[in-house]
Amino acid sequence: MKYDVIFIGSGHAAWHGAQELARAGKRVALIEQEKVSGTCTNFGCNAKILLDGPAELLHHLHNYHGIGMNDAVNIVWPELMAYKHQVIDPMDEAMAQILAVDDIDIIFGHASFVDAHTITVNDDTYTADNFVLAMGQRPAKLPVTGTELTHDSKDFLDLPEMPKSMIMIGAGFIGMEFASIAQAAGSDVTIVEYADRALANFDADYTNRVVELMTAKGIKFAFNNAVEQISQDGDVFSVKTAQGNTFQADMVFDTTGRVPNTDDMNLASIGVETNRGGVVVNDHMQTSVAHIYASGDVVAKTTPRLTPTATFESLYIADVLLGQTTAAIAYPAVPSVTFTLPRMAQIGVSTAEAADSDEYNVYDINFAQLGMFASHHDTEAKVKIVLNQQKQLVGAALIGDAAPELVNTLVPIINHKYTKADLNKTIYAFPTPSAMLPMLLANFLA
Ligand SMILES: Cc1cc2nc3c(=O)[nH]c(=O)nc-3n(C[C@H](O)[C@H](O)[C@H](O)COP(=O)(O)OP(=O)(O)OC[C@H]3O[C@@H](n4cnc5c(N)ncnc54)[C@H](O)[C@@H]3O)c2cc1C
Ligand SMILES: NC(=O)c1ccc[n+]([C@@H]2O[C@H](COP(=O)([O-])OP(=O)(O)OC[C@H]3O[C@@H](n4cnc5c(N)ncnc54)[C@H](O)[C@@H]3O)[C@@H](O)[C@H]2O)c1
Repeated sequence: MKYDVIFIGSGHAAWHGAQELARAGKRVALIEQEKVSGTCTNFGCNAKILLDGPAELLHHLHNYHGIGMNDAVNIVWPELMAYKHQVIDPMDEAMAQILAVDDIDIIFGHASFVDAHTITVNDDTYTADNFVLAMGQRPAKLPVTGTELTHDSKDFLDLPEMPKSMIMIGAGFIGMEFASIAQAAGSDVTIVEYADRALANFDADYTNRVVELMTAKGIKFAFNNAVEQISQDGDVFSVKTAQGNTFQADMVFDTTGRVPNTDDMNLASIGVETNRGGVVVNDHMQTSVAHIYASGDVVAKTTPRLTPTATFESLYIADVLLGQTTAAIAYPAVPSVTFTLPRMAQIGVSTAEAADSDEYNVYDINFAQLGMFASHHDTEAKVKIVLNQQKQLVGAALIGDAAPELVNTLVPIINHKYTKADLNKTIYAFPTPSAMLPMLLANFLA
């Protein structure tokens, strides 16, 4: 079978671009070895945020503890898991139906290259003028004794019962977010991390505050501990670290990162360059073989590996293949959120980058103090803004329950270089956190 474009993978790095190409008349196929629409839909963002819902509600109730409410409800995990299956399990088929509307073929199986224009899937051969490598990543497995005893993020998002205790190895996105959910659902959680802090890419003050608040809820942190062995004795699992510490729990999760899916595809033999970070691309998302592009998490890149960046790259590649652009890919400011309780968000130039440069100034906005009435007594809400010498907003770090929505309100302000006059001409619904932030921000802009 011959196609104009074949995407390997069917996640966000693939299907958005596939739709654009198919709607422009191209013959398009997606190859998928697991579930249609990939990690975010089936084993990542969507399932995670659904399971986080009741934990977030409990957290909001806690904001009113002692000033009008008590925490009187509990999470019933098996019911919540049944609800997750009800909502998430049909999503891959629903996505397949949406893709069928544009006559996009979905071929199930593992794709591997025969030559630079041909792949095999289940012994069938397919050719295309262009390919897009969109294979994503899979959970990392620590190279230590007993690694087979650990579970991964997929297992967590499918837990039929919440274990009484668990260990997260790694205080990154997944370890921190899942710890927040598990603690709210009644599990005794320990996080073992080899660095001296959590979430290295987020503002250090805000991350430390999140760690303090998680600790106050009962989550235990062991920083500066590199895991070197996992063992089992009956129902008890032990995690030993190079520093001589041992931690015990009913279940251990390896949340030490993700690795690109570039194996068993003959990429090297057709000349596609890869490294530990994934598939190497130029500034047009082209691999070392000009007609083969790469998109999303599988790309070796410094841009955050997130659903919206995968979507952006997929749409950009479609534009290139349709001849609608010859320009290099240019990312707008990328917002990123960690769904801990409380939340944190980050966009554009970070506070750490700003501290190292004369080009930027950082200002604190004590959002809680001024916006408490609008933000459900969120005493933790704070924002640090990064301005350039022209007093334009170029970045921000946020902490607080409204951080995920608030960071989105900053997207147009950064991308379109809004001035104070632009904000003054804008009307927002009030009283809301998203009206308070631009109102406070206007004081700092040119
Ligand atoms: C637990 C978790 C929570 C997350 N939460 C968030 C969040 O809140 N916000 C956010 O923005 N991002 C989040 N992410 C990250 C987000 O899921 C990814 O950035 C996004 O899914 C990347 O999309 P992709 O299309 O590049 O890869 P994927 O969605 O991983 O899709 C790749 C697909 O390719 C298939 N594949 C691989 N190799 C082959 C092959 N040889 N042949 C055929 N098929 C193949 C795989 O089966 C997979 O379905 C989360 C990730 C995880 C794991
Ligand atoms: N909210 C979101 O946007 C979101 C949520 C979940 C996942 N994701 C995506 O998934 C990716 C993977 O997330 P992740 O949390 O698995 O990885 P991560 O890279 O964010 O964090 C891994 C952590 O494990 C630690 N670690 C590594 N080896 C260790 C060892 N031997 N002992 C102890 N600690 C060790 C690292 O220092 C790091 O802090 C993210 O980078 C992101 O792209 C995004």
